[in-house]
Amino acid sequence: MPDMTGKTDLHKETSVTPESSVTPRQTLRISELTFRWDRAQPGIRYPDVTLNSGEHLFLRGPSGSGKSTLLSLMGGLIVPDSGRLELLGTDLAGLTSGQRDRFRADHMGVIFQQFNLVPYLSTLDNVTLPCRLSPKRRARALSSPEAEAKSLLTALGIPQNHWHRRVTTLSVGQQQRVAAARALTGAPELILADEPTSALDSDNRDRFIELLLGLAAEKHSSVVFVSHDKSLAQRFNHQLALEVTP
Ligand SMILES: Nc1ncnc2c1ncn2[C@@H]1O[C@H](COP(=O)(O)OP(=O)(O)OP(=O)(O)O)[C@@H](O)[C@H]1O
Repeated sequence: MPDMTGKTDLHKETSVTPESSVTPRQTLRISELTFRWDRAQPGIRYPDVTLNSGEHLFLRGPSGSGKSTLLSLMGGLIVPDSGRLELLGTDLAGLTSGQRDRFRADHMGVIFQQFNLVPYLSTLDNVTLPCRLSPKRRARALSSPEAEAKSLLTALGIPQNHWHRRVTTLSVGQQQRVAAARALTGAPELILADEPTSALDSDNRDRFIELLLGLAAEKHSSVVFVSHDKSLAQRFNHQLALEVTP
């Protein structure tokens, strides 16, 4: 069982046994990270976190505690005021904004509340998009981006007669699974999921998380999953509980 207080549990993976000469590959490492949106507000100070390849992290905390801000920092959309955030050993703050865009396309899949699917594209074209934007993702896809997209859509239960339809004709729950397929395609090292289950009932939510974590494990992708719902925490290797800065 994970430690329900979160913070101590996050450090357990750093305790590699002395005999071990192999350090697991680190997907994410955060140390002494702070960020402030504007000078009138107190800064947000984040606990240190290390996430190894294939591990998943549940990120929770009350509204305004900085969960979405942390995902934006991980996604390289904003850069920290101080401290370090390394992804796959790269300090994102040391990259130009164009390099961060490329890094995101090559190494990250994102599932947001609004799914951010391209409304005028078909279901299949939405899922193959990351491989069209990133040669690295394309190289990691199964035999072809289309074959991988079909395999993921099948695993996620999207009927074949929906694959060539405009994605906006699918139900909300189906669009959410298409967003998950798109995030997983080309086996990115990190998947960022921001409240992706907020619109689902508890059965569909549980099934979605099971599928997401199962498919991520197959692809050795790490997952950072944000939710208000504490009851989901036990499914994840690690959890981080944020608090609102006074
Ligand atoms: N674009 C922005 N400009 C200015 N301040 C912002 C911006 N986004 C977030 N903030 C502020 O940063 C703090 C953390 O917000 P954030 O959205 O990261 O919290 P959250 O934990 O994701 O909240 P919620 O659960 O409500 O989505 C809040 O005080 C918020 O007002």
